[in-house]
Amino acid sequence: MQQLLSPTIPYPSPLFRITPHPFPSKHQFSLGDRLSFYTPPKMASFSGFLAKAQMEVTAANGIPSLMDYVGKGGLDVGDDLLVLLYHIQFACKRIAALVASPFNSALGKHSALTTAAPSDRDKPKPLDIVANEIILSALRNSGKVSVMASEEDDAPIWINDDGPFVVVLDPLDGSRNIDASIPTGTIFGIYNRLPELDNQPVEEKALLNSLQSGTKLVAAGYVLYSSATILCASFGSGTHAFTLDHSTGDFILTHPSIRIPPRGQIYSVNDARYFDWPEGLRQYIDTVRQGKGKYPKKYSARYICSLVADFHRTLLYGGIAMNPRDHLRLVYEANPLSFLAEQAGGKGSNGKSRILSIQPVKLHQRLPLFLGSCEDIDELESYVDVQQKVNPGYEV
Ligand SMILES: O=P(O)(O)OC[C@H]1O[C@](O)(COP(=O)(O)O)[C@@H](O)[C@@H]1O
Repeated sequence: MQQLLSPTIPYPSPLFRITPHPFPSKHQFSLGDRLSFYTPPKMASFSGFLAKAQMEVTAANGIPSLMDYVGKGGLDVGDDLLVLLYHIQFACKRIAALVASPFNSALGKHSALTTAAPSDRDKPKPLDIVANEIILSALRNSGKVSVMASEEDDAPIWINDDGPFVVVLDPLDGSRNIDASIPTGTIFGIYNRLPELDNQPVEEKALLNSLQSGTKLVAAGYVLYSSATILCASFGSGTHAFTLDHSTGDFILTHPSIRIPPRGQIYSVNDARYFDWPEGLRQYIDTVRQGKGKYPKKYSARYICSLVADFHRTLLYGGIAMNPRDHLRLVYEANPLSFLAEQAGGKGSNGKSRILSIQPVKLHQRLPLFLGSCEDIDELESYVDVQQKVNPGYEV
């Protein structure tokens, strides 16, 4: 038992699997369905099976699951995107289990069961690296992805010439919070592969496909790993959130067609940076916290320092989630979250203009980010000088 629980067990080990079976391959999925993919039923067509499965699930509990909601009879995002989404949500369930596991790298380190120092070879990998590997494996298995660009990798990874989609992602944002079990999240954006680049060298087409403007996003989403695991996504027709039901393993529709309140009463920022802020931003925050802004109520501050969690709260309650310095990444964070904000009736801004209209020029490009309620973002932008230029590289 002692040996079984030792953190020297390499990642990912059988102990860390949340499912008793290996990751489903694209072949399994094309025959089966999320309801019973471990023992795939023999069905003539994917669509036929899915339609039948949808009827069963919906009749069983009256609440659609993620796959019901986006499949035929629902948003009908198309079979290719449906298969890709299936694999992404499966990967995120594995990440959710890892983040919550007593055997993850952070908690294991402090465990009383740590008797011997693990050798370098056996040392558990940081969870953001493990999360990256889990998602890469899921995207490969989907058969639907040509290139993956991840915040964790220096360059995009070319996966499959025929994959219709390009996926950009931050596999585990807020990972600095993990040691304290504070919420973290996965962020992803999905573009169509650009066929006009097909004959370019691999490195070039991988990069240019990944540098598409946010206006070209086909879908985007995040998964919040918190007291509940929530997958929130948009396919260009509203923003919808699904909560993981641990009893069935399904993401269940809990927040259809989210609308960000046009005005909130919460600002979310690391205000220890106050003295590095430009005058406009200081004035804005001073004004709203005193209740002297256009909305005559005193604002409250909430800052988790975990982008997905801060954004999720803003999506539901309104207000602004911001990071005014060049820190968050346009491709992996700002674009997908701005897409979700806009689809929910809110805004994503760099303090001067719309995020989605910025053409990325570098894969890891950073920028100031302001997300939230339309009226709050408009008011903030009216202070003009809100982008923090002083960026000394903070230690904490
Ligand atoms: O240090 P700051 O400026 O408060 O930044 C915090 C932000 O950085 C993040 O931790 C992301 O940083 P990384 O991309 O370096 O992981 C966000 O989750 C969080 O919102």
